[in-house]
Amino acid sequence: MIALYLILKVVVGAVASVLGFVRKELVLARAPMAPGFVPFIGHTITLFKAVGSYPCTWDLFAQWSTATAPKPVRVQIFTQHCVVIADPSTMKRVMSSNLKNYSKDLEFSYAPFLEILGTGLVTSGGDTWRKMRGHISKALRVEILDEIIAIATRAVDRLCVKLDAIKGTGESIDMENEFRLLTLQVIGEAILSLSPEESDELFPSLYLPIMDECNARSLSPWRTYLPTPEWFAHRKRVRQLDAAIIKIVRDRWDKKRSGQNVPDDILERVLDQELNEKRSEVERQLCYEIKTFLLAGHETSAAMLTWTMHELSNNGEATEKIRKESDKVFGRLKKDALPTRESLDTLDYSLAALKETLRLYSVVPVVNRVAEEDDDLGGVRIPKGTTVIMSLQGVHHREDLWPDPLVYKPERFTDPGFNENEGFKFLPFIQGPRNCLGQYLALLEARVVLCTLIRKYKWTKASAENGKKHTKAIPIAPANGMHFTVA
Ligand code: HEM
Repeated sequence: MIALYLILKVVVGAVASVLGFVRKELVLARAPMAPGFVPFIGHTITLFKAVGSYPCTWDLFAQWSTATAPKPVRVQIFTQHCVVIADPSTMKRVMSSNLKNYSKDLEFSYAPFLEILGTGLVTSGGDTWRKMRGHISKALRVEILDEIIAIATRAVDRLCVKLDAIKGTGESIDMENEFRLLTLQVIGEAILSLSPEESDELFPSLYLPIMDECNARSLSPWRTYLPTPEWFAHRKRVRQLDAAIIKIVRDRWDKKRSGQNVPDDILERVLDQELNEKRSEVERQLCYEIKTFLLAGHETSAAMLTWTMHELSNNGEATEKIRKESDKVFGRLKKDALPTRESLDTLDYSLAALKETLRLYSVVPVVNRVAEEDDDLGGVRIPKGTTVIMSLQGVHHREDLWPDPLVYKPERFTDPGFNENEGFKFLPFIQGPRNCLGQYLALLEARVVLCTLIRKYKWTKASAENGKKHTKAIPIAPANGMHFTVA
């Protein structure tokens, strides 16, 4: 009886899949098709070839979707129907005006990261997301941003000790790696009050290899199932990291409950709102949230800083403007005093330089969603179940929205007539209710770091490979590091 039930279930499931496939084919028939389509397997080969070459996958998505905008362009990966969009009007519909119709793409783009991110903010939906978004937004209110200035200053001062040691010697340093460590230390201290030594002990040995394996699994999904030595090592690291994070949350919970003094950090502010709930559930959820913050908050910020340093090393005029502007803020500080948030807000050109990096490099080049019901995007009917790939890079590189789109021009953002929040054309943090919760933190931290480094040192690129982009992972980082000498 059970066997019959199971067979029926498989047959019904298979028929439903075939009918769903045929329906998507029929509904999407009017959407323009991207080049390189092969019957049955769609664009799989074209996209597979693009991994590891130029133009890479994200470049193809940007080119294809810009060519058909405002209409979406149709792409098929194996049997998965996708459309790629690069138009502000369709972006607005997916990110904001019809947000409820678009859920996170957990089975495709986020799948290799789900064991780490679980029901954390980036990958959750519904009530869990609403509740935690409320709690975490509260925890990130302005006072914690003031703390970020102190935390980022300490982190960049430690980096300056390393730079002082090589200053004028001709020895080079890989700033991509340094920025990754720095942003991890900042986020580790901001969330959990970890010391730099604790961060360096926990993250480079556990967290970074875990993320490397997750990224490798996105391109080689079989790695998830094959019980290789790497598979066992990965599983062990995940367990160790979870245990370390849960211990931190548990200790903090116990201290708060027993009225002991606790540090004022993001964990503390979130826990304050959760103390009446069941401890085991809070521990589990916060473990996901902390790993989500580490992932969302460090590599993206590090990539932004890395590419900004690269562009500035080719642009003496922009570097000089940043130096002059930061002298006005940092040069007037008394010994050991910190800049205020208000004074950092006067660093318009430095902020523009960072934003222009986010536009030009689109460190998160695509963000995916799944249509829950049929919808119209740019005049094309999109059947439910379609993956909608939002090409942020496509929008950021559109000639009609950004003249000379491939030229680095921070001045775009300082033009008095320009409003980046208008018209869904500047989307590094996306827009709408699911926008990036850490954007102010990231830009504040980056201004402290960038201005300090530009004021203190003269940077010379030490490798012709500095500008070469990685084609395999998000966020977009250099392929072979970012090497400089300092004087
Ligand atoms: C330059 C730096 C950053 C960039 C470019 C960036 C970009 C993004 C993007 C594109 C998303 C949307 C992802 C999606 O919907 O699938 C996002 C979401 C998010 N980011 Fe960031 N991010 C940055 C820094 C940070 C930092 C520093 C933090 C934490 C301190 C952070 C925390 C988050 C969180 C929690 C979400 C999920 C929001 C939600 O779904 O409600 N990000 N970010």
